[in-house]
Amino acid sequence: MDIGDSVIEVSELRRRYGPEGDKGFEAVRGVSFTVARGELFALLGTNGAGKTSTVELLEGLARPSGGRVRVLGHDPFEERSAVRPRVGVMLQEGGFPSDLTVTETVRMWAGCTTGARPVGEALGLVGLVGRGDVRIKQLSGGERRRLDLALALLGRPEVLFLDEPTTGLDPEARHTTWELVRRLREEGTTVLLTTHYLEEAEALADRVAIMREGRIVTSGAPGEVIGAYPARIRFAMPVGWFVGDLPPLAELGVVRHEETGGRIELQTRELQRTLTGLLVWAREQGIELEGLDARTASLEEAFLAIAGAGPDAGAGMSAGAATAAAGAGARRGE
Ligand SMILES: Nc1ncnc2c1ncn2[C@@H]1O[C@H](COP(=O)(O)OP(=O)(O)OP(=O)(O)O)[C@@H](O)[C@H]1O
Repeated sequence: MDIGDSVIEVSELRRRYGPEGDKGFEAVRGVSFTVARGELFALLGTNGAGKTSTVELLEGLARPSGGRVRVLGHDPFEERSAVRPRVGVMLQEGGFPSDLTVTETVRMWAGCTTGARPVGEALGLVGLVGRGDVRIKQLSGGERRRLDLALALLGRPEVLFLDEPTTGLDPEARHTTWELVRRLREEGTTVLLTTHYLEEAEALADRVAIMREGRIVTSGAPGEVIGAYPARIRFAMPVGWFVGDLPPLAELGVVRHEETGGRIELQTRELQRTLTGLLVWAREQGIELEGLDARTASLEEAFLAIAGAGPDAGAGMSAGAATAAAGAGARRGE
């Protein structure tokens, strides 16, 4: 695998719906990125940020209104026949005839796919063995999603586009899908993923790009994106002790602190130094810091900060909370 070999190249990409001017809407506003062979690249963003509009251009489903896209060296819209057989696509909404069974659907799809996997193998990949005789209309939402994925994998694609592949899956099915995506990536498949589950991007992606209002506002390895945001230490002081009793916070490397309902939160870019200083001080004083909890920022916190809200606004979840938070400006420019 030559990691320098770009499989997807996107440069100054634009997509406008409708006419120029106020009557139209530009959903993608000059997006650029590359994805190397064997890499897993995740496109993140709030609802309406332009992820699907971008991915559809990469899939060759529409012609860009500006900029350039290359997939496997070809223009996916103009040279569809060169690109399509080498690419697997899982759209947000798969549309199947609802009276067909699962096996009939896979067979029908296989008939249009060169070098298709056997039906049993495709169903085995996504855990649908034993559901072959079930009609599409009787499948659960999660099972349909898994069937979508099986169809995207049918032709053993070199490049896989996964648009929100685990939406509607229960936690177990989501983790099984992650394992499958990891395995495909290890086998050399290049994957472009959009997701609202930030832990999914953190678990799977080599690189992420966060979109907002049609632009990429931050990109990099998850660790790089997260690294731009401070770690946090939380604890409560014992009765009779106050935040003012702590050693000078700046000397501990604390960049921000808050006290809410007796719980103290320190933010730091040097977690080890701050934590060591704090613990040494507590031992010297002979006190215990109650409920002590120290951790680095998560991709979710970085995402929420980029979307314009405080990290706490999204504690526990990504998509819905992040959407609600997406009012103010991004902190980091492209
Ligand atoms: N066919 C269309 N005509 C006009 N506007 C559209 C059309 N399709 C999408 N849009 C608008 O383009 C913007 C980007 O939509 P897009 O579906 O690409 O966002 P997204 O990031 O994929 O969102 P989500 O996370 O909700 O799927 C939205 O404001 C949407 O309303």
